[in-house]
Amino acid sequence: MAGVLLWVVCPKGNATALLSLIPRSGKHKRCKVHQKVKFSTGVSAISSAVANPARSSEEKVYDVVLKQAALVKEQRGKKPLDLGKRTETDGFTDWDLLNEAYDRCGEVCAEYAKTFYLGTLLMTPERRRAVWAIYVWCRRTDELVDGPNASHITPRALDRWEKRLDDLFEGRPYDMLDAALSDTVSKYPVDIQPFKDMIEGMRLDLRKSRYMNFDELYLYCYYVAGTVGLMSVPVMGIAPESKASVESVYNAALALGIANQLTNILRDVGEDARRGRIYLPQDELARFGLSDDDIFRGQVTDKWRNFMKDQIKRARMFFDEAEKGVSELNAASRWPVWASLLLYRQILDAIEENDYNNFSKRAYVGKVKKFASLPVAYGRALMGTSKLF
Ligand SMILES: CC(C)=CCC/C(C)=C/CC/C(C)=C/CC/C(C)=C/[C@@H]1[C@@H](COP(=O)(O)OP(=O)(O)O)[C@]1(C)CC/C=C(\C)CC/C=C(\C)CCC=C(C)C
Ligand SMILES: [Mn+2]
Repeated sequence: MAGVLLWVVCPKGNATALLSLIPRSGKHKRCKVHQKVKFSTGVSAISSAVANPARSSEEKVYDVVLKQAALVKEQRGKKPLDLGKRTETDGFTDWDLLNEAYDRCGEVCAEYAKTFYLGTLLMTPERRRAVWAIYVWCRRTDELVDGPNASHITPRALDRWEKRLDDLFEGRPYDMLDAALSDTVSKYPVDIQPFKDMIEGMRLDLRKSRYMNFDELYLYCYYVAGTVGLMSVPVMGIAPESKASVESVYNAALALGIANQLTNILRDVGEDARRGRIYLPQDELARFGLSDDDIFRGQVTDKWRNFMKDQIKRARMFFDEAEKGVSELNAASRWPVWASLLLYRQILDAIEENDYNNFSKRAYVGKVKKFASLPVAYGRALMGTSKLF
């Protein structure tokens, strides 16, 4: 696949950097359905994880959900957001550059995620470009450990990327694409924690290639994909007529990220194994009489089929959990979410159709099925908010 090469110009014009965004050739993988545990604290998952390592990953992650939900509720009490209107004090050039920065984000998004990009076109222009800005930051973060320069990426480089993140949240973007996100986070109630946690997921990928149990894998999936759900909902918005609690919507968003990542992991078992990586719970493999060697050998046996059936069932439970939340989103934001949910979930069907050979056969959703899902997604998006959940 052709790569995208972008000149990234610093908004102040004093720095240029060449950003190479090349479609990932190798993959790195990034997650028991939320037990709907409710906790009273709103402290950061990370600090509490260190303070109390005995807590489960789901408990730690739920703290981040509560924190993000609290931020959204706080925002609801304020006057409506001024979404992207030009103010008297804006300099013309800055305004133009910002529009250009968002347009670039749209181009990157169109290049990397066509279906998703088309879906965003149904959103309001302000929300659309904000989702693009988030998408681009996630893509760039992923590229650090999954892209062409991945072998040069060190924990220090990730620390520098995190410093850039802090700066852009404080209104000091480093380049044009950062400037778009900086503008987005100044307008929507987006918390920095999920962004920092995604970087933490990339750190994990540098030092860890085995997951002892599902609790460890869940945390990884949260870091690299659940975070995306938490970042996106403040921008996509919850329907004003929704009766669901903000926390339940964020929980569903988190579930979709986890479901997507689990699916991604199950699709790419062989590819990951060739890179020495096994993103599967070691204790569950052992329970099915399997070991790392079986993965490296890549033989589809009955043991493997049974193991896979169990993993697929769990991923589907996360998709089911996510479904409950989609109808609670703003009407214009539902379609791309339904589309991505339906398309990604079909990868699980494709693994079954391949008789669980995910060692040497890539499960993919064919064009016909893909296009058939789009009107289905649209139909679901038209349905109103569901009952309370
Ligand atoms: C509408 C919609 C889907 C919005 C999300 C837009 C967005 C900001 C996407 C960023 C995705 C991204 C680049 C993440 C970086 C890490 C990564 C690559 C994760 C994997 C995605 C799949 O990508 P791919 O197949 O290309 O993977 P490889 O790089 O090839 O390995 C992930 C599997 C996770 C992506 C996670 C989501 C899209 C979460 C979606 C959840 C929501 C949008 C919340 C919806 C709300 C409710 C209430 C359900
Ligand atoms: Mn990747």
